[in-house]
Amino acid sequence: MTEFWVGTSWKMTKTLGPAREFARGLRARRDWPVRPFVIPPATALATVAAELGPDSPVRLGAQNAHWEDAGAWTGEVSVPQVADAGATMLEIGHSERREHFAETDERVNLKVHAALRHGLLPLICVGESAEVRRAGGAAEFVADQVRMALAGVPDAVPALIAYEPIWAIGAAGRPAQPEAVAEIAATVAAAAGARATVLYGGSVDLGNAVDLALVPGIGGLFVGRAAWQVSDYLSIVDRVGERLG
Ligand SMILES: O=C(CO)COP(=O)(O)O
Repeated sequence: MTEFWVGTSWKMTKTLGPAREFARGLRARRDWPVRPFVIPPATALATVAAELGPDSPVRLGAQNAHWEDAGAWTGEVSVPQVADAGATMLEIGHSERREHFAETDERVNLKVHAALRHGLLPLICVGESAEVRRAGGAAEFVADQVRMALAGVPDAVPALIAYEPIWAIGAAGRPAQPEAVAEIAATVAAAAGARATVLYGGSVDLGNAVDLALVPGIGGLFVGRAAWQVSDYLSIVDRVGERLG
């Protein structure tokens, strides 16, 4: 297995039946040429964990958790709760959450600390809007997001940083060019130091995965729509694994 990460977030898709089916497809897989991870909705975490079994090489993540451990926060889930359901990593600060759910840089930082308090690996999402990129401020914007997310976190603590430019995400998005990704990967490394592994996300698919995986400074791919079928996810894993292995 290379150290290269390839994972998918299901966002708000899949009820338990399809979640179980996806997890069975993962469990059936014996050899992994990359480090796999899957990030189901909170409702499916325990089911996917049970299907994967206790020693699965597939790392399980939660899409979100509150920064407090417990309390009167109706509708929220805590880090201890998602950890109890089987998550060992926590996605924080996805642009959809920043845009729609008031996930500010301050809250991202609180959630990073909450994840680390409970031994979960933070997967911190950063990325600029189209306006910021057009104005020439992408690198500086992302560096600021990274610095704010990691404020107060000791240098030696590992973290994954997913660079997901907002304009690249989703059905209306277009994948970033490798040169732009390389520039930001270097920027993130400078802002976060050696503890950070930089992933790229935003319209990754089978056709562009290898080009994006080969970008200098990129240590993983974070895939949405193109990996929501387990066979498609495994095709991306294989194609990237063949080229990196
Ligand atoms: O947001 C993403 C992963 O978190 C990327 O989504 P898409 O691959 O569907 O553009």
